Amino acid sequence: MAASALSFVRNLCWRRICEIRQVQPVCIPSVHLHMTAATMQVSQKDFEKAQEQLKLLKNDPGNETKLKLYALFKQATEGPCNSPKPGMLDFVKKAKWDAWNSLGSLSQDNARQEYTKLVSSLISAESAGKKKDTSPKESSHGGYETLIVTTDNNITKIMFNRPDKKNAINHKMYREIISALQEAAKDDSTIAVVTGNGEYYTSGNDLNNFSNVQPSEMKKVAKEGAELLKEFVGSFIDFPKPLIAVVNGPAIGISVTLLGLFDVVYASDKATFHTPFSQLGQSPEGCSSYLFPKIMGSAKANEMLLFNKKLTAAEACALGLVNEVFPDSTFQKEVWARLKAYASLPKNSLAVSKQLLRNMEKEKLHAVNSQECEVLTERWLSDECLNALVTFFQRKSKL
Ligand SMILES: CCC/C=C/C(=O)SCCNC(=O)CCNC(=O)[C@H](O)C(C)(C)COP(=O)([O-])OP(=O)([O-])OC[C@H]1O[C@@H](n2cnc3c(N)ncnc32)[C@H](O)[C@@H]1OP(=O)([O-])[O-]
Repeated sequence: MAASALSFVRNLCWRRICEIRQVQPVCIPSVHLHMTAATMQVSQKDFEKAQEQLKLLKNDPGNETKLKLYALFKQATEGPCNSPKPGMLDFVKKAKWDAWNSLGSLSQDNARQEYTKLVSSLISAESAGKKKDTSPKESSHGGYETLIVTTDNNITKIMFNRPDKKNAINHKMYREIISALQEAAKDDSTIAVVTGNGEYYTSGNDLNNFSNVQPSEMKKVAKEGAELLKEFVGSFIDFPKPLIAVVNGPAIGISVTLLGLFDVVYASDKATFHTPFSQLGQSPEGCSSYLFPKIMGSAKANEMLLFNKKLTAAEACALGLVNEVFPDSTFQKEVWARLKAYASLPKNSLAVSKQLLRNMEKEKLHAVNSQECEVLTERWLSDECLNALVTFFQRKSKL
């Protein structure tokens, strides 16, 4: 009941509380009851000054502190609580009454002293906080070569950062994305966002991942590549918080197929969505062989995954792969304002809801991922795939 009373109190307006000078809490420890005369030097003037200072506080000190202030104020001005106990369902009044009553026989002098001390500590904490605010709010996660990872406003942003290579995903980036997701799963953020630095979201798998491999090594490299891919896609399947893609530009290959594993996808109108698997002698991954037909229906999924159809952002949105498309000129501003609002929602509620939605399909998704990786291992050893790669490197062919 105390907890629910406090949650009702949470809705009390802080200004109003200040106006009526309702203040403070609960356990004034016994030390206050044994104050010496020397410590009881708070004059009526100091007490009144504290009341004025309290009105200048900018930040809401929280319900517990407000109840403490309320109780001490009442004790200081009226003495011990003698009013009748409010009914159980009058949560706000009852929480205030409980706080005041908990002060027992604390003297009015001591209550004034405690009230003044508490206000002074709140003022000091606020001005210390203001000084701290001058340092950058955004915290940057070091140690990444191919990503920029930051946390700000309860959002962990994972940004592909190889703009001169159109953010192509090399082996290092695959591993770093896995680590960044693991870190984001455990950090204080409420949501995680994946986006690209520069003009591209990402051009997908770095085709150099397959170059410079001796023929005798091909099998081993294909097997290791598939293991890495399986772990990579698995980390998206298992990610426990809401995961949002902010598709700032063209997206190719695996960066498109993975979108089915995001909770929300926002795109600039400059974004395109291209999965040129058959052109590359390869096959779909990222659970797209299962999720794309579910998202957009088989006919449309077939055009994309079999016949390399490139979608505009508007087309991807109409098919349900993208939630919303924004004009490129306002994309960042609009999307980040929205994400900031999402990230202020209750963190645990979002996480359990996300997990509830994902858990229905998790086993199936891992099975699909395994199967797709198995097929790809074979594809990477095929002549069709090798010829496509040779063509890319010979003429730096463009899609
Ligand atoms: C593992 C699971 C299976 C995954 C499947 C997939 O993702 S399938 C999808 C696989 N993805 C593809 O098939 C896409 C292949 N890439 C392309 O078709 C084109 O590069 C483009 C259309 C992305 C951009 O054309 P543009 O004329 O605007 O720019 P530009 O070409 O001058 O590029 C600038 C530099 O970036 C380089 N680079 C870019 N992307 C890649 C890459 N993926 N790889 C390697 N390098 C890449 C490019 O070589 C160049 O390097 P340079 O010469 O400066 O040393």
